[in-house]
Amino acid sequence: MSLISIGKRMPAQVVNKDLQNERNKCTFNQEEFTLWWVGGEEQLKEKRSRESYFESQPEFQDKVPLHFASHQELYEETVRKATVIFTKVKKLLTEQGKYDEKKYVHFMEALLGTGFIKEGNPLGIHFSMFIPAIVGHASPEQQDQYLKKALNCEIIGSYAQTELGHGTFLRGLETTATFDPQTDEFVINSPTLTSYKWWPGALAQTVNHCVVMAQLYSNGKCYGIHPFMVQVRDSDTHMPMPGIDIGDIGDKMGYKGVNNGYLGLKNVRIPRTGMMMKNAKLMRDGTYVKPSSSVLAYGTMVFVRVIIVRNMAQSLAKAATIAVRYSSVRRQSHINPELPEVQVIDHVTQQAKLFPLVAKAIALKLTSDNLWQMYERTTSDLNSGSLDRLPELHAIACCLKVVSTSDTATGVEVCRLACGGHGYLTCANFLNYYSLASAASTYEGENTVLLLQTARFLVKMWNQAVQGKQLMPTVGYLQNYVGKQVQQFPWSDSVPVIISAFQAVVANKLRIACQSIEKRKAKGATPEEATNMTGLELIQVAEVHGRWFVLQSAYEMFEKACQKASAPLVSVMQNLCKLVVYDEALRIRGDLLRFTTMTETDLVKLEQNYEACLQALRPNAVGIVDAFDYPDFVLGSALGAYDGNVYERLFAEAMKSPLNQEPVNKTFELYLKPLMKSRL
Ligand SMILES: CCCCCCCCCCCCCCCCCCCCCC(=O)SCCNC(=O)CCNC(=O)[C@H](O)C(C)(C)COP(=O)(O)OP(=O)(O)OC[C@H]1O[C@@H](n2cnc3c(N)ncnc32)[C@H](O)[C@@H]1OP(=O)(O)O
Ligand SMILES: Cc1cc2nc3c(=O)[nH]c(=O)nc-3n(C[C@H](O)[C@H](O)[C@H](O)COP(=O)(O)OP(=O)(O)OC[C@H]3O[C@@H](n4cnc5c(N)ncnc54)[C@H](O)[C@@H]3O)c2cc1C
Repeated sequence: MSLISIGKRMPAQVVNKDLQNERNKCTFNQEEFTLWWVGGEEQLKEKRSRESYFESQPEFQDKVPLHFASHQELYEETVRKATVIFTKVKKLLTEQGKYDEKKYVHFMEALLGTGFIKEGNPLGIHFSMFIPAIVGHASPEQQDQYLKKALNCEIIGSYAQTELGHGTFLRGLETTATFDPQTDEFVINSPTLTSYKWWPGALAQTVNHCVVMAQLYSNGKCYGIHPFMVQVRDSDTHMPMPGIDIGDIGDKMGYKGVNNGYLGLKNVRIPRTGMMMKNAKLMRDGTYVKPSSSVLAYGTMVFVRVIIVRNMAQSLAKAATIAVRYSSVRRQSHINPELPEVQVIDHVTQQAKLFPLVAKAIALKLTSDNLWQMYERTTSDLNSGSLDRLPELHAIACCLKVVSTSDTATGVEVCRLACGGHGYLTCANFLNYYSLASAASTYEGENTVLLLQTARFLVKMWNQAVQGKQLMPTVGYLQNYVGKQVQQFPWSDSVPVIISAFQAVVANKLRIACQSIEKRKAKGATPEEATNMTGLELIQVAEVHGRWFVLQSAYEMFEKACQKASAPLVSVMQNLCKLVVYDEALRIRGDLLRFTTMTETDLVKLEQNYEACLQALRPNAVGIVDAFDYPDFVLGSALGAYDGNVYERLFAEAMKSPLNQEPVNKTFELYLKPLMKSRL
């Protein structure tokens, strides 16, 4: 099959000349790149036909952009669109007969990850947390009861964990579920204002069910937080159920379609079997049966942290696509005064803003593939009763969630800045990408808190290494650094050596952090106090460990891809890999000077190599972002459209402003005229 034939969309309008020139310069076969990026011919065909379908649906066309809508109108419109999407696909999900995680995740990526609803999908939480919570926490009988109904949206749910008073410290949650042996029921209560659930997505007006995390009490004893299935609204009328106080928490910086809500429960009774009993159980007489590990109650969060990494890679790739295309169309200033003004992408500083982000987006996507494989292996182990790899998965998922969300949030902002003033317009669509990434830096575990979780694991692993114990694969490298003194790692500018230098930085900083903890304990601090005082060192260690994992994953995956790719594509891939590695290395240059034999001369060489990568990528920049294959309606940006007709599109967007629909606004008569006519 000819590569170009897989349902590729062609632009309807004339393409901007500069953008067309960029495409003519591209040295590699874009379709070959796209096939690699999306995972194969079948995936590409399916993706393009799905996108064409949704693009052609009149139900998806906004007459007036939603950013002009009120809070309520926006919610109502996003619910309408979400139901269009899921009515189309719910048959697919239930047809499988049984839940198949691979297919399910693929479906999620296709329909939630793509961002068909730019402002956030009010049914997103149902698919990304409620259903995974059923899979992770419900017994087989409970899965029979809820899973199929949830998959085909007969019931719609949220995941209600965070409260007004506590989001991070889960042991501090106050909602109670007290077992009543007389009636074989749990009585669920929000005893204080701070115990009100606050934030759960879609909770406000969208869902009728909820997995509620609450402190389990039986026979007067508290057993910690557990998940309970609670019906919050009537299935026919959607009125709140008795004892349920529920509503919207108000407008937010972004995710405006997601309908985040509050929930108070007053003596709400659910059957004992409403407790999700795959892991812990409560018997008829109130006896509590412990799970094999108490952290299994946190399982849904691990799953979501894993998929966030993929979601961030896609968001960054979209933002970079917009900024790279715009930078090729925008002309500003002369480099040679004799020649016309240059495309802004020819300013090296502009290349340094954008090209590393293109490479980073790809590296994050490759990392998410790797992480997903780890997740699958660990869940399969868990299903056969082994918890051995769970701490490792938890630790790596935490720091990767942090690196991916923080780099995407800052990366999108860099893309906005790279588009000058026009980048600040809502129709450029950076606001949506930024607010999604910024929200993800907080939700599913606040980023600093998650780095401390990774650090906790690393400290534990360091101590095990010191004792000569075997370490888990992602931290196996620590074993090479056990010893009393800081070790200078032998620097060279080859990519694999630089990646290993990251290990040296982690190991040496970890050694110093562990020593700091010990010194503080020796001075009388408790272990918790000493750890808190060492917090700054610990979060740095955890972040570099995450960055090492990204580089290692990207390197291995690029190497693998290069074995099959054509020569021109191999050259592009090698350059992208080098760029992301050099960029990350320059970011931690201080640590490299401290913990490796890198000299001033080596550093200058590294900077030169980095600049050479920018130069090498220049002719292919547009080719690469085109090959990400995001259709215009998915990018949703006047600056990033395939045809590059930026100025026409900006004008057309401005014409949609409600303020431009009448020649004179009423404020003239009401306020301006009186001001102008008033005499002192
Ligand atoms: C190829 C395909 C690839 C895939 C592609 C797929 C693409 C699909 C794309 C689709 C697009 C959709 C995008 C997504 C949209 C999502 C929307 C979501 C919206 C947001 C939802 C939310 O926002 S929902 C609430 C989340 N709220 C938190 O996130 C609370 C944080 N707070 C804690 O998580 C705990 O509170 C905290 C701090 C740990 C302390 O907990 P604590 O005090 O109990 O624990 P300690 O620190 O004492 O730790 C005690 C021991 O537990 C260990 N441990 C702790 N956690 C563990 C765990 N999870 N697993 C294992 N082990 C764990 C630890 O490592 C210790 O182990 P050890 O003792 O051995 O050292
Ligand atoms: C858009 C969005 C959607 C959400 N959706 C959901 C949902 O569907 N379901 C749900 O249950 N929740 C949801 N949440 C809530 C979210 O999970 C929490 O807000 C998040 O876990 C952070 O907790 P917090 O708000 O308590 O922050 P806090 O813990 O109060 O954080 C405040 C500051 O304190 C610091 N801090 C706190 N503890 C420590 C510590 N131990 N060590 C060092 N520093 C610390 C943090 O680093 C941060 O700087 C959502 C939040 C957002 C923004």
